[in-house]
Amino acid sequence: MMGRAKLTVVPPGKPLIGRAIPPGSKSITNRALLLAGLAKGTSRLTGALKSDDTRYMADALRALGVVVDEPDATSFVVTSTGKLEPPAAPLFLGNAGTATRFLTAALALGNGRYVVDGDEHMRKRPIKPLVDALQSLGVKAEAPTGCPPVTIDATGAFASDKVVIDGGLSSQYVSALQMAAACSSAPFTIELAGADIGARGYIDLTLAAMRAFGAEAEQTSPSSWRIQPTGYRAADFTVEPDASAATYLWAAEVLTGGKIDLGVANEEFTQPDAKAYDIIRQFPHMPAEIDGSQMQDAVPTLAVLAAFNEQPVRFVGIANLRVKECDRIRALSLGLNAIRDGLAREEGDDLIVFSDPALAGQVLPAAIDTFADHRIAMSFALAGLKIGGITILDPDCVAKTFPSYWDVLSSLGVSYTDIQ
Ligand SMILES: O=C(O)C1=C[C@@H](OP(=O)(O)O)[C@@H](O)[C@H](O)C1
Ligand SMILES: C=C(OP(=O)(O)O)C(=O)O
Repeated sequence: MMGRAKLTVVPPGKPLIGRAIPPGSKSITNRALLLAGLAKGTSRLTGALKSDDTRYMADALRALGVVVDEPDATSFVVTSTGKLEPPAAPLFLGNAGTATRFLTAALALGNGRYVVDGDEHMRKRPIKPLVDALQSLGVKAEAPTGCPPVTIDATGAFASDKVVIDGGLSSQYVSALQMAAACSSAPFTIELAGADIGARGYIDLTLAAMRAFGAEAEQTSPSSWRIQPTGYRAADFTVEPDASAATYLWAAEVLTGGKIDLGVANEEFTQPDAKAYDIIRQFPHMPAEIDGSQMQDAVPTLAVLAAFNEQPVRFVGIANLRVKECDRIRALSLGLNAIRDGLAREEGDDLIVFSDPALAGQVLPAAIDTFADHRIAMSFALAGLKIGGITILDPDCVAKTFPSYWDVLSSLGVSYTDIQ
């Protein structure tokens, strides 16, 4: 889809009040879609996200011989033989990290040749640690640049019942191997190579989804898991709302002094980004240092909010934001400094936001380069709730995970000008 080139947010000048339910979780939808595709029979997913990332996953499953029906705007009905057949053409997964990483591991237990590819952004996002791990399992997998495309010549089995994986750059490599492991032929052990992975909460999300589709998985030490070779059972599965999407609404609420009913309480979320709620509620007294490692996708929201905080905030533990949809540390610092020079600084892989509550109410025309990154677009829209002249470039990149974002804000009373 050709998106709009830009839009300028008009500060509403009043509290945002109303009901706005975030769409289904991207992370959970793409796990459930894959697991349903690996299960024999028909699975029904409700409350699911329909967005670019889940469309790429659903279309990939279709290309792999799985029937994926969409009876309504939030459901998928998935019917599979449990096998993912080699597709006629390379799988194109856009910039969907979950779809790309999760399928790469699952297809390693397929039969035949599979090529996993993405757009120009995905082709810069590392996948080497996962490919190395698959090679150590005897799988013929190649990613010459260390990023997609990945070519896999699969023979339906792993040559070993244990893998060591470095999840330092992305926890998705670990989740991907965990989901694939239930389809191997013997109890399988996954061990972390490095001291730790980023957001552990995504691993819990993976294990919960696997169990919902009949898998038996247990954590055997702080850095290892054992997965039984059960395969997956078709299931009916409800996807919870997206916690990362919720962060924009929570932030819009505190920034405008409003009241937004999300239809779900913060403590009901099982996703890691729900941890951001406690910090957002402290606004304008957010802490001087925030460790973003366990809520990485909420960092753009928190960083823009921090610009209006009463004291500067240093974000630590965010190094792997440099290998997300774009280099988010750079994009945040560029965007904040476009609003006012000196508002943010990168220090190594930390980001310091020099807060100034007096920004609110000013007109500071700034064109925010989103680098095609949905979270940069959505988080800088928050600045536009308080500052006049904030123009978001390529605003329709929000389609990656929250296609209705601009409409949702508008339903709460936000308007836009200069839409082109
Ligand atoms: O497992 C998941 O669903 C995700 C894990 C995180 O990525 P990394 O593991 O690459 O940090 C997160 O940023 C991404 O949006 C979703
Ligand atoms: C990092 C993200 O996505 P992914 O890795 O799934 O592409 C995100 O949604 O912020």
